[in-house]
Amino acid sequence: MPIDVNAALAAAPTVREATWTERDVILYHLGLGAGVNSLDPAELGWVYEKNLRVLPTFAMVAGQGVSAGETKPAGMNLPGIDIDLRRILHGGQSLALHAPIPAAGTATISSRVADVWDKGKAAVIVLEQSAVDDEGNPLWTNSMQIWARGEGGFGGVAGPDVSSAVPERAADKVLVSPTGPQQALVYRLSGDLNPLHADPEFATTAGFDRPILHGLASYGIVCKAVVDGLLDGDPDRMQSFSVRFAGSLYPGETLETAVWRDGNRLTLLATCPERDGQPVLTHAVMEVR
Ligand SMILES: CCCCCCC[C@@H](O)CC(=O)SCCNC(=O)CCNC(=O)[C@H](O)C(C)(C)COP(=O)(O)OP(=O)(O)OC[C@H]1O[C@@H](n2cnc3c(N)ncnc32)[C@H](O)[C@@H]1OP(=O)(O)O
Repeated sequence: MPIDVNAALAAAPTVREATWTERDVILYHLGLGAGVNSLDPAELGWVYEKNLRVLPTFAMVAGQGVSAGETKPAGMNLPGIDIDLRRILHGGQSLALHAPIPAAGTATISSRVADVWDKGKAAVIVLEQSAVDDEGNPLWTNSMQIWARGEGGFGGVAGPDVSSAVPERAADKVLVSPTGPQQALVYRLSGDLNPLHADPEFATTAGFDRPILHGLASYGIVCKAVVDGLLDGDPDRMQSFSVRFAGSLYPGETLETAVWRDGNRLTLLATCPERDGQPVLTHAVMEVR
């Protein structure tokens, strides 16, 4: 059986040591499209060692980049889980920051399957991770929701019913983030070498017209747009960010993010204007300070 729910839930956490340098951070930001306006000093702060800032969403790739030695696609190598990469999509993501991420550093990251939801036509595997620094101080915690097509129907719970509602009033701000046709090819060097994002033949067999952008690239692009556009360029003002990946984005398309502000809570909706405003990120909430 591709998912043995009991084995997945009973397994001990897997632990890995993550090390990253300023180059990993810069490459990650370039993969999100940073630096296009390289004469703008604020933009340079994402892509140049001097006064380098670190987007909090870097947490999702810390220690995984090609410079860390990754040469093969990350598979679903989780205890009790054996699924072909063609059947999985990134379904949702949340991240909470407990301390600023340094431009170079190390962390110990523990991962475990916290839940498996049964959506009938699919299973959603909930993978929780937590990172601590060398003194054991918490750095971040995150939860990935992995959509596994054809793996549902095992009689499990459906998971929480989460509202995707956005306020009825007009958005307080709309942020526009164009992507380039090469975007996924750069982003993948930060560690997710899934061929779905590079190989046209693989993408076709997975049911897409062509390679799609990584969900975590859209996640980082929207995070950067909010930090640049609403948080004075200060990444440490983001406390948490959760989204559902509701639709795929093709490299070269635009992310248009509507933002509603309610105190320190931002509600976001990212859509693709080239495809009649089709949703890309829904259920999106960012807590800021
Ligand atoms: C360890 C390493 C792991 C690495 C993993 C990641 C590797 C990456 O390289 C992969 C990627 O980056 S893929 C790119 C990003 N993701 C995507 O493009 C997916 C976009 N989303 C979709 O296509 C659909 O929403 C889709 C297909 C997800 C769902 O659409 P539908 O089939 O139409 O389902 P729908 O009718 O909308 O919903 C059915 C029930 O499921 C619930 N649901 C939907 N999305 C969910 C999600 N993300 N999380 C939890 N629940 C979700 C719905 O609420 C509904 O539930 P219920 O029946 O209980 O009401």
